[in-house]
Amino acid sequence: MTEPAAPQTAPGATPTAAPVPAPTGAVEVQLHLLDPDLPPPAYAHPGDAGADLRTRTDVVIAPQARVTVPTGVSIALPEGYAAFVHPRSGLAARHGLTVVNAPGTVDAGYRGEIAVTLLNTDTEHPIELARGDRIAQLVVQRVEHAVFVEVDALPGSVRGAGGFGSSGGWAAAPGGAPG
Ligand SMILES: O=c1ccn([C@H]2C[C@H](O)[C@@H](COP(=O)(O)OP(=O)(O)OP(=O)(O)O)O2)c(=O)[nH]1
Repeated sequence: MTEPAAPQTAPGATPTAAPVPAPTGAVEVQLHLLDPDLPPPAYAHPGDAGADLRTRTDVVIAPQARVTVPTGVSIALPEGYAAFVHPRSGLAARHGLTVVNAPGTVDAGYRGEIAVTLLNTDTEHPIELARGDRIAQLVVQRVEHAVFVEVDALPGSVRGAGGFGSSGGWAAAPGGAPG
């Protein structure tokens, strides 16, 4: 039997700096901490778009497995806002850790615990996360609510129906657009 691959620890080291002050005009989001022993979501630097989310449980993610991880955080966003759960680039680049449904959408009306569905894209190494590690980031954004108006024909545009690599480059799929 071969030795199992050593787990990769993906530490989300707790920032030691003082909390980043909120800029003028920052939107207020009500926060309920389901685990008061964990720090609340926080921006690591002024100007950061995402506030870090932490896992409230220890978890080991096997190679190519996915796990839904609780964060201990629930929020009430104002109407007209949504929050998006994005991966952290360092964990993605170093360990292959990503968010399956990136970005996950947290609706303004959602009052449950925010969870993050993580995927270990590495084919060999498990990823070991400890309670309190920073696993993802939450981006709060204003969103429009659309009124969908059915029409018989859409107005023309330069792009037209071109997509899925239509402009060329190395990523152009040989099969072209689906459908
Ligand atoms: O990464 C995520 C994505 C979603 N959610 C929560 C908040 C969101 O408001 C709710 C529903 O998410 P979504 O609409 O993406 O899920 P669905 O599969 O369409 O379920 P539903 O039928 O409940 O809308 O789940 C999270 O906690 N984390």
